Amino acid sequence: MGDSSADWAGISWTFLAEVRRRSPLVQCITNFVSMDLMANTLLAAGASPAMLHSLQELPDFTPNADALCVNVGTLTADWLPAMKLAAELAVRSGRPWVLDPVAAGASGFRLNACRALVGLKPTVIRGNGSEIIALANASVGSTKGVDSSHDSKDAVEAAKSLAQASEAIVAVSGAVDIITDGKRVVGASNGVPMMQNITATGCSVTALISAFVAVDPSRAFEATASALSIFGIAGEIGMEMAKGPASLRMHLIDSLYGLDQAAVLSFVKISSI
Ligand SMILES: Nc1ncnc2c1ncn2[C@@H]1O[C@H](COP(=O)(O)OP(=O)(O)OP(=O)(O)O)[C@@H](O)[C@H]1O
Ligand SMILES: Cc1ncsc1CCO
Ligand SMILES: [Mg+2]
Repeated sequence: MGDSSADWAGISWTFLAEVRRRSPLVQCITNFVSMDLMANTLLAAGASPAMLHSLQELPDFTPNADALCVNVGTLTADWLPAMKLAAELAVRSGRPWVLDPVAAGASGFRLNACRALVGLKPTVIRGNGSEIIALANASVGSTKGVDSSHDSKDAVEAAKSLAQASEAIVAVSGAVDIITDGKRVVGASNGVPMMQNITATGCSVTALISAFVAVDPSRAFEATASALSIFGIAGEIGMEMAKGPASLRMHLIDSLYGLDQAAVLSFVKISSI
């Protein structure tokens, strides 16, 4: 069970304020689709993104990053060694790293790659319902490419068992974002449905989780729930000005950049499940 007495609004604001104050360096090894939105999301939140993935420069760079985000969206065999080495370097340097197992159930190649990455001790795993179910059950098939064919609430048990097996915090995005450490489960119900019509919003919230975890790795559960809620609030405020997905993309980034304490304290919706 989650902690129903937690001051989630205060916790979420503290994480955002710390990211703005410390501007953590977040290394992203991510897909070609998401690079722009992910980097701009991190900048709007006050973090410092770097999209570096060359195997040759990881030993110099990764140990100095405050967090690492690995996303397998446009995976090919030649990218996998860099993802694995970066994860190993992050762990060896005591830095948190976050895995986004995009379309984990789309093919055996992708599922095996994601399972190998899970074995390298991510701090947090964030996926949609179908991705978390595919990873937890080690099964290929039950997915619609990078989109989910499951409600996030269908993935609660899969998320708990994946969290227990991997010792990572597991988050499932959707209408209600589910966050679990294998025992506690909380739901974050901020956000608007049109966020699903913008490609790479999921990838970008995974990067935001990385920035939040960077400023307090010992509270990865709280950081993950807070990042999902804050990103959802930016979507809610952005939606008031948006005419469709393209303008929501712009207004979401502007709203994240401009979020103030009063809005965060009144809009955060995180509770025990
Ligand atoms: N029905 C919904 N209502 C409100 N917010 C939603 C809804 N569905 C998704 N979201 C929000 O949209 C963001 C992206 O979540 P989604 O589950 O679509 O990720 P994803 O499938 O991994 O996306 P992508 O692969 O395009 O990056 C999250 O912040 C999530 O909370
Ligand atoms: C559309 C798409 N295809 C591979 S990765 C990606 C971005 C959303 O996950
Ligand atoms: Mg995704």
